[in-house]
Amino acid sequence: MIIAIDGPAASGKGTLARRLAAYYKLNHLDTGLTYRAVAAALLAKGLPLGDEGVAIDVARNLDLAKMDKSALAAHEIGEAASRVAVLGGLREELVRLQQSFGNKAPGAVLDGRDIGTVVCPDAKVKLFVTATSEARAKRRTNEMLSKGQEAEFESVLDDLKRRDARDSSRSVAPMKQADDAHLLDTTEMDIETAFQAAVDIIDRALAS
Ligand SMILES: Nc1ncnc2c1ncn2[C@@H]1O[C@H](COP(=O)(O)OP(=O)(O)OP(=O)(O)O)[C@@H](O)[C@H]1O
Ligand SMILES: Nc1ccn([C@@H]2O[C@H](COP(=O)(O)O)[C@@H](O)[C@H]2O)c(=O)n1
Repeated sequence: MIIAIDGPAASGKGTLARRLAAYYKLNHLDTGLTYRAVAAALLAKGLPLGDEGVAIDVARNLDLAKMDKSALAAHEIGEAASRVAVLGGLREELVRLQQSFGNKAPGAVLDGRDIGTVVCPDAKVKLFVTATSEARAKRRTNEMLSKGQEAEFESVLDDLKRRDARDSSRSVAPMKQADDAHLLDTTEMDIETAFQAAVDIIDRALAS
């Protein structure tokens, strides 16, 4: 079984995907990490983010099991990831990798921007998780402050808006809600309430 979760930056889709994977005993892949890993490699080599040849090379050698979430978590890497994510050839490589992860038993929860539309269009259940830009910026600011990083609400808000605009307007696989995805707006929900709402949606879909 595949559960597809998409949504804008800091909407809580990763938190939800991890918990749902544990609850339904499925594998989990945060596909954003694959774009972050490619961006981080380009930055480390001092290469332009538009260098598709090198980006594809990095993608071909990417070991999903070795992606280090905490090393890739930096705000700047998220921004760089969104800039490499416009490269069509790179996306083809990463989508292949993500699909083969999803095809392994017992199935998986994948979260990203194009899971329901491109990576797993036949997923059993699709969720599009969102929240207002302000709620998301507040969550991300608090997250950064709690890790001892500097964060200023207005600047985090501007960054999220810019990244969402780039992700939803690119010509290849733009972020969007799949026609058959369930919308889950978590603006007024805490993590536990959002998880219970997601389980309700999924259980109803599995029973139908
Ligand atoms: N419903 C919620 N209420 C309050 N805080 C939340 C909620 N869901 C997630 N969070 C917190 O918001 C922050 C962002 O969540 P998370 O990393 O899951 O988002 P994301 O959509 O995966 O982000 P990204 O696209 O940047 O990977 C985390 O600190 C998380 O603990
Ligand atoms: N399926 C996906 C996942 C991610 N991206 C791009 O990567 C950036 C970073 O993603 P995070 O989820 O870790 O924040 C994101 O802004 C997208 O540009 C993607 O295109 N498709």
